Amino acid sequence: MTTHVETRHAIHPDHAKRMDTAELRQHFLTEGLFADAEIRLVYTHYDRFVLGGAVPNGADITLDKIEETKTATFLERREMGIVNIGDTGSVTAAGRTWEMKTGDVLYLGRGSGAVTFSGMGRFYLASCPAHRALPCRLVTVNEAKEMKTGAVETSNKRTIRQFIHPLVMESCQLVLGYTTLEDGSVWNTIPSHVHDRRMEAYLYHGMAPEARVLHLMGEPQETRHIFVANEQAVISPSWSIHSGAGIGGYTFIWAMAGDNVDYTDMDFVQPGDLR
Ligand SMILES: O=C[C@H](O)[C@@H](O)CC(=O)C(=O)O
Ligand SMILES: [Zn+2]
Repeated sequence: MTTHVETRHAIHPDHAKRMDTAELRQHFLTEGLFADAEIRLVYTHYDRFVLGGAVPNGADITLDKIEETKTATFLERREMGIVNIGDTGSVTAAGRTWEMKTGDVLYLGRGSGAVTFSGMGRFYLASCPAHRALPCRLVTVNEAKEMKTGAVETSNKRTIRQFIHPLVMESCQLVLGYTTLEDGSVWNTIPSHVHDRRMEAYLYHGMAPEARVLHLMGEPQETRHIFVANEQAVISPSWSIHSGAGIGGYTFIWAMAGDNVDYTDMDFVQPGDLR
């Protein structure tokens, strides 16, 4: 097995607005996170949030130590959320093994040690620094807090499922869940918002191979777009909106780290104020 880590530096909004398409993709889009028998991570300098993919493909693969953190184990001073977007698999850490079905989310607290991924799971990883050790917990789809929002008339009817969220369980910085669009609805996160206190990342999945999401980013009065394919993620700095419209159905995993874990801490931007 191999572990691959790529570093992404933090970008100032004045720099971002001068970028061309290739530069925007290079800094804010992550492609190829999921590869058989590999762990691929993107270490960002946005709140030191790390996102990645682990695909055991029937074997065992382990995330233990990476050079970037210069700690004895990756989770020595971090917490992590794991979402299984594949078939049933399992995760072993801190002397326990959790079976994870499609859509289940596992929270690993600080100091959980090496993490081994097994079975046919396709695991999306989101990790950030943690100031204390909190208990590990598997949150199944049924245990998540479900929120219906949007409307058919505005083409944004969707279900938001909150997993690592104060209403469900305690974490240090990490807030994570996923949102699924209803058939015929295309828009996520409309009205758009920013939250200067937190960064965010979106992993789009459940898409047809030829489908794309037109992801909108940038400061509200200086928007840009990125065409995103299945299982690609977009990193959203705190100054950026994060909304999108899909050609076909999709789900996206949202994960955030920063100064608070208040999901409702959003500064909304109405469509009429976007440029
Ligand atoms: O800060 C919160 C995040 O951007 C997402 O949870 C928004 C979202 O899933 C949606 O509106 O569809
Ligand atoms: Zn947000």
